[in-house]
Amino acid sequence: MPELKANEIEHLVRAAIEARDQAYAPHSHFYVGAALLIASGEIVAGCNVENASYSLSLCAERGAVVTAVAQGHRKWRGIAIASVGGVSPCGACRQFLAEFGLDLPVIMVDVIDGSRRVRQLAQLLPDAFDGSSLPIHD
Ligand SMILES: O=c1ccn([C@H]2C[C@H](O)[C@@H](CO)O2)c(=O)[nH]1
Ligand SMILES: [Zn+2]
Repeated sequence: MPELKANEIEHLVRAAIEARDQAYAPHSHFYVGAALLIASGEIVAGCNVENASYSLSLCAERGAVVTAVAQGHRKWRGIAIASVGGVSPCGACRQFLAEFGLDLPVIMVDVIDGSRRVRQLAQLLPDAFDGSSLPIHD
């Protein structure tokens, strides 16, 4: 797994916890923040944004990825996800993240006690579909 320094992890975890403060989750009341450590050292964050039409709700992880890409970033070295319980990313977010590389440290943070679990994205999404079988791909 690509190494993250202890201070980079702390920075990323703090950013995910802060991003969670912006979560818009009036339907589930489950608030999530996510933060990406961009290769350049910048941090780009996102939060979940729910909708009355429930299935349109967007997870924090995909929000962070969309924001990063819109800002011109396609390479990041880690993601932290902050929630009560330190939940794992959903399947849709695992696939969405996989588009940009499976060798990604995923840090799951429980905002209640500050505990963390770290997994590589490849562990969370074994045997991933990566688009290389598509007839036309980059
Ligand atoms: O890793 C996760 C898990 C859930 N959610 C959001 C989606 C929905 O708004 C709420 C409840 O599932 O939490 C995330 O943003 N990230
Ligand atoms: Zn998700």
